[in-house]
Amino acid sequence: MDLILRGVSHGYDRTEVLADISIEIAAKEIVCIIGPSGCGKSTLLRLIGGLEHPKAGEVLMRGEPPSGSLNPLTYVFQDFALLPWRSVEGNISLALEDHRLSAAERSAIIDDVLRRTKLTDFRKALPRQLSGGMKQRVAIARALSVRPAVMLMDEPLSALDSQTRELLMDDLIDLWQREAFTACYVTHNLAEAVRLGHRIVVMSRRPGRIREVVEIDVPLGERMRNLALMEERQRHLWELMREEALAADRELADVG
Ligand SMILES: Nc1ncnc2c1ncn2[C@@H]1O[C@H](COP(=O)(O)OP(=O)(O)OP(=O)(O)O)[C@@H](O)[C@H]1O
Repeated sequence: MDLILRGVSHGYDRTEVLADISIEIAAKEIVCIIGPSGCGKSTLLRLIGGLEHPKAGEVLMRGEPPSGSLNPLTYVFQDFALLPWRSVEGNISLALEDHRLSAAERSAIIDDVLRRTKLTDFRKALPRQLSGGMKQRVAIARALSVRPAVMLMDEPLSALDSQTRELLMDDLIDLWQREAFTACYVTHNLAEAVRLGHRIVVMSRRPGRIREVVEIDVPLGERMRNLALMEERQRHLWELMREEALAADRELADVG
């Protein structure tokens, strides 16, 4: 299933937040969204997920969701959003409880996502027993359990230290290579965008418009062997971002 945004604009009261966003996210593609603080990245994810409706334009889905999909759009948040009193298995099962599944079906889904996220041995653990990186793997397992057409990932690695972030990026690439998923991935981190994005949408400061879409035509698994090229792409992204970030910063300082 492809996701299509056509002329999406949005705002709150008199604040224009997003202006005329048009983009298509193809099945099995990871599209990263980068842009200065406050340019509307999280708002864009909420509009895609249907939590809010755009003031103008439309969000469309083309084609069928993956077979067995229980929920075409699902979120992964920065703060993991796990219930502390539920085990790893219990947190994953939460996403499945609203669906008509037999106990055997539910258990098979949980087995599968635990295996894919290398969490099988932690099935009974509580969130407080897990590291930040493992908590986020649980959140990713929970998102995968509904076989989403598109995962909406809002800075999923931002709360983690840099080593854990590196390891989780490897995990996400491994996960994608074994069974490709589709994601719209918001990040502030340009290194993350060039490691994980097939395409990177660079947004302007508020009202967020698409400034440029940068394609990275190196397979995800080969990027660490092409460090010079990745650095060059990252530099290009930074050049695009720098001016916008400086202007956004000045605007925030004026408000403060
Ligand atoms: N529910 C709301 N009501 C009013 N204003 C809002 C609401 N949600 C977001 N905004 C405003 O919309 C703008 C965009 O917010 P959003 O969180 O989407 O930006 P962002 O690019 O994700 O920011 P950041 O990078 O800092 O996380 C901000 O100015 C924010 O204050």
